[in-house]
Amino acid sequence: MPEHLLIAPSILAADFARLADEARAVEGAADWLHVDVMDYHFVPNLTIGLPVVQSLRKATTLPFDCHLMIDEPARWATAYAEAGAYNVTFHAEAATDPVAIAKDLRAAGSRAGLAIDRDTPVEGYLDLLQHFDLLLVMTIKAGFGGQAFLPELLDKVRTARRHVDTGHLELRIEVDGGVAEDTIAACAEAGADTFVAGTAVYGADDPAAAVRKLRARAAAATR
Ligand SMILES: O=C(CO)[C@H](O)[C@H](O)COP(=O)(O)O
Ligand SMILES: [Fe+2]
Repeated sequence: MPEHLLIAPSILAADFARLADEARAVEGAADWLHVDVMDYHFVPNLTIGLPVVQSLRKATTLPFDCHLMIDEPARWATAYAEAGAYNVTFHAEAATDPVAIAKDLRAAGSRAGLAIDRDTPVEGYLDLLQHFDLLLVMTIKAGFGGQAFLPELLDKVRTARRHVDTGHLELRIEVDGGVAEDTIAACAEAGADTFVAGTAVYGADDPAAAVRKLRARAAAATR
């Protein structure tokens, strides 16, 4: 288990008219800024794309954790790396050759993440994880923020954690969807080390304080 637990607030729950301010509101408290890119095809929702990511990159010091919920990730993913994303995660369900995309992402200067949606078993992807820096396990159905956390999906985190630890892989295991003060401990106990939280951070009066509370809960659960 990596020693450092990372908290990545999702700007999906932020005020899109004030994205730069919303990003800066969690600087110093958060580790990464989670940027949800949705294309209205892979998921039935539409958010932001490359031009907004390029502009926002100049507005904050936080590393970007881009979560691409898009069709044809092979066509678009490296552009997010070139825009300065620290990590670019794409969905296994949308990719025909995930390992090739991971190699392209690393060559373009970012880390590579593989995401699996609610209905996708993890077992078929375990052997690919050696080519990735991060596995994102959705803890909801991808597409919308503010949904209820699905605890049964943590079995995938447990399976991935066993695989990572026995294989001594350097891979972060990230959970995304419904992560909040009352659910983050279960995620950490299951073996997640990286936590995306949208509503729990940007729905709070003080987003930075909310990040600190989440981190404390996750740390307490892994002690
Ligand atoms: O990828 C996502 C949705 O597909 C978001 O990152 C996720 O929904 C975070 O929002 P919340 O914490 O409100 O569930
Ligand atoms: Fe996300």
